Amino acid sequence: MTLQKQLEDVLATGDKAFVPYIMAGDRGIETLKPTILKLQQIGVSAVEVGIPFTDPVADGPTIEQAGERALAHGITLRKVLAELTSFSQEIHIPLVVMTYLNPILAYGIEDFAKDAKLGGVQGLIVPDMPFEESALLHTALKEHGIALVQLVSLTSPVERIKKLAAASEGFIYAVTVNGITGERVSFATELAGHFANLKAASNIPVLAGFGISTIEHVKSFGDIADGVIVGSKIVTALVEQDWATIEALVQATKKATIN
Ligand SMILES: O=P(O)(O)OC[C@@H](O)[C@@H](O)c1c[nH]c2ccccc12
Repeated sequence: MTLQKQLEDVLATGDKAFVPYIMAGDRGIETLKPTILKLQQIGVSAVEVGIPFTDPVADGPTIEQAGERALAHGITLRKVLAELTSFSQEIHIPLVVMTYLNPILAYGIEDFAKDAKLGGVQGLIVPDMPFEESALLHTALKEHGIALVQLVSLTSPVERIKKLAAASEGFIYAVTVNGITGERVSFATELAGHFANLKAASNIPVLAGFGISTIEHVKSFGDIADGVIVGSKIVTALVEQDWATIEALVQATKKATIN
């Protein structure tokens, strides 16, 4: 089943989607399997699996430091895909890999797409790949049924928003702030109109991400989006093994208002 369809099935139950971001191999590659299995068990809709990178330009300190820890554990894209493949039979939720472009190019686009598929990967986010260049990856991804998710920023002009929304696969990643990843206290007040434009420009799910870190945040984005992506807050909670915080966010998101 495709990433889009699996998310739509979640939404069809009346729940909103909750997608945690994890840094693969933060605390070692052997923690990847138990982490994903436990997230699946507590009812997340998909998992965004981050690959550590030496120059993570879109990331704030929490994810940057998680990446440094993972790199110190020797984590590479190849190791992550091999590890995912070893337990892919046990995973029933979609996995979306988030990596910068360079590790994919070093791996080889064809080989990457093939191995990602073997690992159960259904979607890909590449924040430093210009939209105009996405054809570079698209052919190989398409062949292996992997959706290429587009990020839409708040500052994109309307015409560009329309173009990105129409081209995005799986879901639209609606970035909620200007700047880098990391927990925020509050958001701009005029976001509802932006999300309404995105919904109008496409018929795939629209997920909000960047800065989302509290119960109040997930509830308010549940009002205007199809779900949320939570990174930095989850990365910190996983380091502390604070599963209560993660479960509370998942539950609050699911119950968020349906438009
Ligand atoms: O950490 P935050 O603010 O909750 O944001 C989500 C985010 O971490 C995750 O989706 C992500 C991590 N690194 C990225 C780089 C670009 C886009 C998205 C990401």
